[in-house]
Amino acid sequence: MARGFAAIRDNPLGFLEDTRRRYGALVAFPVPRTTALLVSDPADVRRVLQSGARTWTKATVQYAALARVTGPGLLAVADDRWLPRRRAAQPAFHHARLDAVSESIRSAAGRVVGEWRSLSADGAVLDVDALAMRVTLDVIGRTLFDEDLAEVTDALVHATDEAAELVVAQGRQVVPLPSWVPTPVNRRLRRAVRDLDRICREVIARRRLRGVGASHHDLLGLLLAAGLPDDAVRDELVTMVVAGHETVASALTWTLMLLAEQPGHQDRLRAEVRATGDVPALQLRRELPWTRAVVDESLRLFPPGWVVSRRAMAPDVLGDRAVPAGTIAIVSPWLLHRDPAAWPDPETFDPGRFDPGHPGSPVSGTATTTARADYLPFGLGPRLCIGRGFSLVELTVLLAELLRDHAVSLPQGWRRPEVDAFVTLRPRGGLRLRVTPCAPGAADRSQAGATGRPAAAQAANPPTTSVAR
Ligand code: HEM
Repeated sequence: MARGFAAIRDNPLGFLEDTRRRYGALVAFPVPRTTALLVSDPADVRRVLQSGARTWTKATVQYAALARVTGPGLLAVADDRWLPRRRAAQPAFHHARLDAVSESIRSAAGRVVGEWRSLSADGAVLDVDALAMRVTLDVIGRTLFDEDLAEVTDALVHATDEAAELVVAQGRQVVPLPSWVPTPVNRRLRRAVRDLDRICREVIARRRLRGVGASHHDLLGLLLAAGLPDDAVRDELVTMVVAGHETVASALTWTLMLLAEQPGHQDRLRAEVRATGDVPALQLRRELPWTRAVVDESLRLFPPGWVVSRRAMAPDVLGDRAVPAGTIAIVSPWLLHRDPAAWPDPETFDPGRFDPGHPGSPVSGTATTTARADYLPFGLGPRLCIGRGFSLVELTVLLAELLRDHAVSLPQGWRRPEVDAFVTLRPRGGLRLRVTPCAPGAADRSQAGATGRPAAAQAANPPTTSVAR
């Protein structure tokens, strides 16, 4: 058993893959006193996350640990406080707001591109993971708390990221000790949560002082205007940072790596972006279908939320197996997204799978990417990520802005970094790519895209039958 715990701690993705391969789509983990199932059959996944969502709740160790940082915020809450909180936060993520959000995203990307303008023609090798963390921090600060709070965003996000990592570190201890035991991790966690409380109290007090006026359409303003008490507003602010910062940064980092590994796909993206101006948020899939497909495919290979869990509050049936109340279900998007039964040649980065014209594409016909139980980067069912639309816009616009006039390529001696599965999926030791200026027109002239046709020709004739955002 101790060896089993060590394997989970040291290489959780490898452990999940090995378990799935050896024992099949519904496997019981040897956990004392609890039935814990690894659920990998799409029909069972749908039961747990969607049709049986009233039975399968978030009353799990994973979310209880998270709640030490976020309180009963939207992500961790496991009881009937969830629905009113979801309703209070929803307006901040409304489609109509996404255009304003795109502007903030363009400004954040513009700052990075501004720095890149001083690069020589050979470019430079940069840690794009650090860059992704920085640019997504900028975005979250601008969109959740408005610019007047920019200077506290840094402190808030730092304390939140630290607290979330400590929670995961604690969960990985072979013999977890209760939170009151003064281990170094518990002490650091308590300090990080105290910092969070203080920063949030200050932020909320400052905003109240200035008046919860109609001019503030950021999340903070909307939560205060919805009449939520300060404690609940604090929980949601921290939740949005936990859920919305590192996730997007992780996705951006891996996407840049995949595009550096596949220059043809990158050139096609650049040609598509250059053939359009600033695209309104709601038109992104139609106007930039390849760029959106790149995002979808990257989220398939590297889903930042690589595992989710639920607990059965009543007996249920999964497959042909009766499961007792109290059963824990572990669902791993990482596993589902790499299942060869659903995804032929699953390890290959092929955005064409998400081309709306591609047969069997998850975005063809009337299907959307939220309809499949074997593709769930944002979850499934009522607890689907509230930031899904926001993130897809953010990733698409960031890629478009960053790669319009710059290329990423593999530095000499390149080896893919190990994937650390922690809060999200992160490259161990960072991810260093060469960033090079790329004169407008160069890619269009010299490069062939993924299908072998010149990139500009592909961009000029994009697939047009898209339905999903
Ligand atoms: C690429 C980026 C993102 C990924 C991959 C992602 C992934 C997920 C997943 C898998 C869930 C479901 C968890 C479960 O069912 O147990 C979730 C829920 C959630 N996400 Fe995201 N997320 C992303 C970005 C964001 C952003 C930008 C925000 C907000 C600013 C956000 C806020 C939330 C919240 C509040 C929930 C809980 C929703 C509820 O239960 O009602 N996420 N996310």
